[in-house]
Amino acid sequence: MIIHDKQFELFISSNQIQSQIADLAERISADYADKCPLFIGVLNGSFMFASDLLKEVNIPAEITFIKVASYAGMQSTGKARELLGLSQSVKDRHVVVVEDIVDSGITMEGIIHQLEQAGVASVEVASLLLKPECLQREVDVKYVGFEIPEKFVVGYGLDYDGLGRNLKDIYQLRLD
Ligand SMILES: O=P(O)(O)OC[C@H]1O[C@H](OP(=O)(O)OP(=O)(O)O)[C@H](O)[C@@H]1O
Ligand code: HPA
Repeated sequence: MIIHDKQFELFISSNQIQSQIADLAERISADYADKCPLFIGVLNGSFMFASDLLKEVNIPAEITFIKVASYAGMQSTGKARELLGLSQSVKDRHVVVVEDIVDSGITMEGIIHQLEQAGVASVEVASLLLKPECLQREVDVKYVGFEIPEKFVVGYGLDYDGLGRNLKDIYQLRLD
């Protein structure tokens, strides 16, 4: 499949994604059974994962979304980014940050730092994808769907310059 100028190939199917999400939701539901967690999805990329994950979470829970400034093309800008749109209080809440991908970890480090400053009772991360080889920050991702290699991916919320978010499978950049 071609997106903009690049060739991508199927990497993780929709069925694999949904099965992994069911497992994550079961673990999270058990861990937070008596905590009424606040899930915070990070827009735009997490919209599909947050939606499918929360449908499988079977305990009382709240969901809200935040945005951080954007990441153009295929490279991280390397700067910690501002957290926008957190309208409700997170003080004393058990928060689960929901992300499509933790790559360098710079975005997540910034988000966790700002939530801790705001007085959360606890914060953990649920990320569908994690690129362990790319981590430049010490970020503990408790709930990981798939650990993947360094290659750029699109689909299921993830974009390449704005395109590909609506794909229900995940595709990997073809290097040839
Ligand atoms: O670990 P990092 O290297 O910081 O990269 C991860 C971040 O990059 C992507 O977001 P992006 O800024 O592209 O915005 P988007 O969610 O709107 O696509 C992704 O959704 C994460 O938020
Ligand atoms: N694909 C899309 N967006 C991203 C990626 C990726 O591999 N890493 C960080 N943001």
